[in-house]
Amino acid sequence: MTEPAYDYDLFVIGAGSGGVRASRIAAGYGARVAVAEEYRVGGTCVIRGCVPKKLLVYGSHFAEELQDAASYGWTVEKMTFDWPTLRDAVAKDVDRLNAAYTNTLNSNKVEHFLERATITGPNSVKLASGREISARYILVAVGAWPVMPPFEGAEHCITSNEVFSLEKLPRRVVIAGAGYIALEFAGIFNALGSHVTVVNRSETILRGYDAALRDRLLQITMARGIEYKFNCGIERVERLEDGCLNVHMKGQPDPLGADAVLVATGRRPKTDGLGLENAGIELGEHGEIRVDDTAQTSCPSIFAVGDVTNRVQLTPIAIREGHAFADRVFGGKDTRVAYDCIPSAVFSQPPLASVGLTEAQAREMLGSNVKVFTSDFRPMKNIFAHRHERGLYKLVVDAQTDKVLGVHLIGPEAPEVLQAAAIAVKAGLTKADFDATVALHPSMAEELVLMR
Ligand SMILES: Cc1cc2nc3c(=O)[nH]c(=O)nc-3n(C[C@H](O)[C@H](O)[C@H](O)COP(=O)(O)OP(=O)(O)OC[C@H]3O[C@@H](n4cnc5c(N)ncnc54)[C@H](O)[C@@H]3O)c2cc1C
Ligand SMILES: NC(=O)c1ccc[n+]([C@@H]2O[C@H](COP(=O)([O-])OP(=O)(O)OC[C@H]3O[C@@H](n4cnc5c(N)ncnc54)[C@H](O)[C@@H]3O)[C@@H](O)[C@H]2O)c1
Repeated sequence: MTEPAYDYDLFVIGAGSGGVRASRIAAGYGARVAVAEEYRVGGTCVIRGCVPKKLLVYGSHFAEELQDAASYGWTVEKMTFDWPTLRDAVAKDVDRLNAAYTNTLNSNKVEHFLERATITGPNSVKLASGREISARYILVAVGAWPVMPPFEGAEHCITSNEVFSLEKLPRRVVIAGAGYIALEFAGIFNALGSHVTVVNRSETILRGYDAALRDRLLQITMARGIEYKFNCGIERVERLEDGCLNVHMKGQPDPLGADAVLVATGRRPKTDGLGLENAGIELGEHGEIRVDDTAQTSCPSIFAVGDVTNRVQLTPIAIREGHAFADRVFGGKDTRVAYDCIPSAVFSQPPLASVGLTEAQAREMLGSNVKVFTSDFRPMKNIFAHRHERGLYKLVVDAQTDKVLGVHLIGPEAPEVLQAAAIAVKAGLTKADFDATVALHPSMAEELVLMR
């Protein structure tokens, strides 16, 4: 397979979700593979994304569990929370996973260089140490990076990169943005006892999710004490002598006092300074690498997967794209990634989860040929704990074919319930199939088969 002129069959830039999967699968097909990683093997998801975030969600969720425990007969005395304990335990688990991912590379005979790589030509890269390497194919899997809008005092703010290593739990947190990261961390900090203000430039939270779920999340989180400032942007952040921050917002006379300002206004493909011009690689308007449906860039020997292509910024998609690339280029299989019916979840508190078309999307496509079924219910565990929060489940159905086009859930454990429902939507099952399925009682998931 190897043309002797090249040092490797495949050189991967970025050992994150997409890069590690592609390296491992390509090596399994007998390719000689090397990967460069400028920070830590594992990438965003493992090091400063999905995994540490989910552990913080678990950690903060005890506040609710402990509060509700009294209704179930438990007496919890002197309930206190220690941020450094949780922070350091999460960091330790990240170290464990970092080692596990490094082992995966080693055991699959993927050579790795812990340094930055840049592209110098269609078949060559240069490492930060100055070493030049040639490869028959190059895979760019460098991910994305938080966007920091250019306001005065931005240097006093943090992004999701820094939020996991805060020295102290901030008493007051201002969060800019109202997307995934903003609402997940709003939930975490609120549950841990911080006062949270979400500042968003529009009135829309979680664009792309079903409107009924978004409204429910707003209602519940406001009742839990999260404040929202809509149609409002940060103009300037100043650090006061006592270390506190003043957040000045456009059109608001008084600044907000804060101990931390988390900016979560999207992530941009990490293509700056990567040397893409040396191989004639075309970029899109957001700095993303343009690829075709085989992940090939405008340079035939260079491919790109994951967040750097800015298609769907989710770990399972980066993994699938990396796997499909290796299957096609080294395994002789024409594997393609299907982008329909991608399930997703926001680990807010409560979480929401969704697959397929929202009601608005379905109505835009099918006009009046859409049926919507909802279950607006109070989970049994909430009733017992005198917690007034309600769950909301919604099925969007094609009225002509009876196919379930979308499932949208908010409530405890919604992501766990949604994954199984996503199989049904992907398989094209009908509302009649849902109705014909016997309920699993007592559960929240049974609502899915009881909506009439
Ligand atoms: C806070 C947060 C929470 C998230 N939660 C979820 C979630 O719950 N579920 C979900 O599905 N997704 C989640 N995501 C998104 C998910 O992490 C990404 O979609 C996924 O990691 C993308 O994988 P990737 O391989 O494209 O890039 P990454 O995993 O980002 O890997 C890219 C790697 O390339 C390295 N690199 C960059 N440039 C170079 C270079 N020039 N040389 C060498 N190395 C380089 C980087 O250091 C990085 O390790 C979250 C993201 C964030 C930020
Ligand atoms: N649970 C998950 O699967 C999960 C969790 C976290 C992140 N992610 C992925 O990471 C990506 C990045 O997350 P994110 O929350 O940073 O982005 P996002 O796209 O979800 O949200 C960005 C938010 O910032 C606002 N915004 C954008 N530019 C702004 C500006 N200049 N000023 C003020 N507000 C601005 C937007 O209106 C939006 O509310 C997500 O799109 C998602 O794909 C996934």
